[in-house]
Amino acid sequence: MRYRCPVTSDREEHKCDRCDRCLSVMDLKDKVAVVTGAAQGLGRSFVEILLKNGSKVALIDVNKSLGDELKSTLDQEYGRDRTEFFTADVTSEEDLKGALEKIVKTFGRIDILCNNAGIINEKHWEKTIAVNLGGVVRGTYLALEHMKKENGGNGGVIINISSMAGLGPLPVAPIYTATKHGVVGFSRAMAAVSKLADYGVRINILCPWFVKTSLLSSLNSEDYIERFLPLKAMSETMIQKHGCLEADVVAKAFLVLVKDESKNGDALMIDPEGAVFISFPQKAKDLPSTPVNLE
Ligand SMILES: NC(=O)C1=CN([C@@H]2O[C@H](COP(=O)(O)OP(=O)(O)OC[C@H]3O[C@@H](n4cnc5c(N)ncnc54)[C@H](O)[C@@H]3O)[C@@H](O)[C@H]2O)C=CC1
Ligand SMILES: CC/C=C\CC(=O)/C=C/C=C\C=C\C=C\[C@@H](O)[C@@H](O)C/C=C\CCC(=O)O
Repeated sequence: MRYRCPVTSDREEHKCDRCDRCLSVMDLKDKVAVVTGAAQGLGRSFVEILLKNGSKVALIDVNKSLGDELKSTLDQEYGRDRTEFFTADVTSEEDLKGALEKIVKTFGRIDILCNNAGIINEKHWEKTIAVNLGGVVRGTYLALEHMKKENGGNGGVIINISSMAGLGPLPVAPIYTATKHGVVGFSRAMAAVSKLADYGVRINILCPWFVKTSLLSSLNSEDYIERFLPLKAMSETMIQKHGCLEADVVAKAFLVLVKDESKNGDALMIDPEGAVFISFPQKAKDLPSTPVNLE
């Protein structure tokens, strides 16, 4: 049954600020958000939906020219004071620490972080681990120092971008799959830490199906997929069969994870059929299982 507000009888999202739903929705107006890998693709869509909802957004990307170009486009639409672009590589502690410090100096605080930067490179697999998993760990640890209540921060929310390949294997990219499973495990554990230590920061995970961005072109190149290139037809069949998401649709799912204050340690999966929260059992022992006789 669809939700109906007991105060206003509204069926859609609204702002009575009196019903349970409004009281547990984060108001994004004047919040300060940080997005990594923000210059294009999904990162850009996350930046735009945050701006449309009233936040100020700090864009981080290793690609300076694309970042500068996006910053001037956004200046025209939203005004110069709503965004700032910082060049940084998420694999560099010095870069990312420096960028976050500059962001706090510029905007005064951090309320929202989206660890989005990611690559596919099965040939240089150490780099894939460093960006996709190392970058998420680094971003989370560094941002928590500014966000957690015990350090004088205001709390907030961190969204780590995984993939449906973080929930089940994508054979064309085993290392990519491993990093995305790592993002899910790390984020769930850190969400539990945050709750136990009362950081005031929610940590959630977004797991999209294939999305139309430049990342997808890596699938066609031996430079990136290397020994798994013969398996690329499998991914192409998956895309032909189910379709490919648009980035702005994924951004709507991202927004749910940002705003819903009841979500912490939750993973939202989105594919062409829609978005669903994944149910993980509380304990590993509650996973579906088959007994094995060791005698
Ligand atoms: N496109 C897809 O089908 C899906 C993508 N994802 C994930 O979404 C995230 C974004 O991917 P897309 O937008 O598709 O990719 P994209 O290639 O369009 O954009 C990625 C951005 O990240 C930046 N970046 C890469 N390495 C970086 C680094 N070391 N430091 C800072 N910035 C860096 C790039 O310069 C680029 O601007 C990734 O984590 C990806 O794994 C998840 C599921 C599906
Ligand atoms: C190489 C990566 C390209 C793009 C980035 C990305 O993260 C894309 C992920 C897209 C989908 C991943 C789906 C993974 C699903 C697993 O659960 C598989 O085990 C499912 C297996 C077969 C599905 C066959 C079908 O549905 O047709």
